[in-house]
Amino acid sequence: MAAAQGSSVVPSSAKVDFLKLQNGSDIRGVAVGGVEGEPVNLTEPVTEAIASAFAAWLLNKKKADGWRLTLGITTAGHDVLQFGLASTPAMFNSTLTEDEINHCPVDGAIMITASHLPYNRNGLKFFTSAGGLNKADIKDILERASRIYEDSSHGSTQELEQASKGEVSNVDYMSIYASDLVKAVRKSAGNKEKPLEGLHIVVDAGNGAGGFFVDKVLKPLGAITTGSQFLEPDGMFPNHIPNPEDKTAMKAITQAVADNKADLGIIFDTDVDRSAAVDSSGRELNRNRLIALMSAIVLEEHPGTTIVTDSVTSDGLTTFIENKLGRLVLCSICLSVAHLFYDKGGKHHRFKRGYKNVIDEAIRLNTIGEESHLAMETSGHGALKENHWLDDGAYLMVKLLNKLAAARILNPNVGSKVLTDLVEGLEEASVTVEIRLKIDQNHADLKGGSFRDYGEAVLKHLENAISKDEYLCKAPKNYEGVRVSGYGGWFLLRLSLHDPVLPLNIEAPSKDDAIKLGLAVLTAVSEFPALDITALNKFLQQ
Ligand SMILES: O=P(O)(O)OC[C@H]1O[C@H](O)[C@H](O)[C@@H](O)[C@@H]1O
Repeated sequence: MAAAQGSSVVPSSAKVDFLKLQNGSDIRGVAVGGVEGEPVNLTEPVTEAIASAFAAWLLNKKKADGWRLTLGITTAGHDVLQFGLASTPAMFNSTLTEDEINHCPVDGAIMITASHLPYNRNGLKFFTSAGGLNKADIKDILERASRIYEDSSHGSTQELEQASKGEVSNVDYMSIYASDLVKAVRKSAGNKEKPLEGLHIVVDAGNGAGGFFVDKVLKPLGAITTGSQFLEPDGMFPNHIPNPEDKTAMKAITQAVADNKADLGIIFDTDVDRSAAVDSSGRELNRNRLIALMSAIVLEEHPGTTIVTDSVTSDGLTTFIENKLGRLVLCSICLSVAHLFYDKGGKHHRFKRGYKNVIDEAIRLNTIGEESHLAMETSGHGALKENHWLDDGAYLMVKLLNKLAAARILNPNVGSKVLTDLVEGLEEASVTVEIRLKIDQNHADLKGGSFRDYGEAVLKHLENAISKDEYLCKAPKNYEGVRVSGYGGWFLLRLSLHDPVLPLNIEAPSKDDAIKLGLAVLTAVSEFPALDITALNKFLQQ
């Protein structure tokens, strides 16, 4: 959230390697100095060049809060709507919203955010009505930005303001976006104005952009929100990292629910594309549990649909989706109540890590005739077909509020138990760990090759070792890394999406079983000296 401001540590004439700023399908860089070994590379002129490049890229496609970012676009001759503080999903939404008075839909949206990354880091995300950009688009924009940067005189803000050809208007887009969320909940409750009246919901925005949910969504729906915390944006994240996967963050919202005797807690990540909840008894509804809950809701609406998830989801989740979410139906031949039976639930398609991978896979399945309505990662990114496949943490929470609002029509005293009951029967492992094994890119054992090749070699070796182990069994269907079942649990070793790291996930019914799984990995990978196995050894010795 720290804006790329006052950060021209790199002289504007210096050569900038723009392609190094690419982080998959968005841009990440260092915007604030002061951290050892992390020189600023996302300066104001660099940001401005990227913004101009995005405008040029958009124009090329032509279907068509940083001030320097805006100038980058207006000097390229485009009009700019400044939304001020906004969430990532709202930015995408503005490319779809029909609102002539507020000049929407916009042709493209660009925002400054690096989600929950440390304060000195910042980034840029881009949207068109087709969704987030892909890797090739980002590369294209960065190459254009590099050329624009080299040709530009890097004028002062004042000079740029004078040269600017486009118009700038301020629009309170978050109010427009939030009013749609409010309408959705009211609709679920038979158009009742205040369907959450009397329900106490606390929000933890972690000093990110999610504070709007209190005043613009929950209060208009009648909810009591006292005890909500960390609603003021602060990129230094003074309270906790806004990340629903983070233990400290979940502890903070759980504590807030307990302290306020609230019915429900809601937590967002910094830019609100991820979320999680806590029920009134303090039970966390995040990771596999949140996917199970969303699957239960989506399968009620779309029986039999395919749920696409990332690769680190549990075996218990598969059983839950496929076997426990079936409906009680009549026999289609005799139509007799004497022949009631449960039909099969949904289909769990465990794909790769990475929210974009998961969403793109669900979209692909639909194009080849396999119906899918939910794509969700354990990180809390979740996207629904009905919401343009946008991963929107606020919309996920609205789906939970819809459920509560509908249940309260029948029983006005109903609380979050309605939600907890939906995940009843989800089997959960007692031990769940993620251990990240670093690859030393400068180690001689890489023999000048890439860390990816090295990681692949480790995985190949592990796969061979497993095939000789009678207690272990390779997952029949797997889309990344090596996933193995054994000792009542499973593990997955895979390459990180971005870093020179092999993350190892283990789930097991007991610590002993988890250790047996961990040892199987250790035995195979210790032949690779460039792989730092300290974290794994530490876990095994605990
Ligand atoms: O592969 P890893 O290093 O575990 O990172 C995986 C994560 O990368 C990014 O942060 C993506 O936005 C997430 O969707 C993904 O889960």
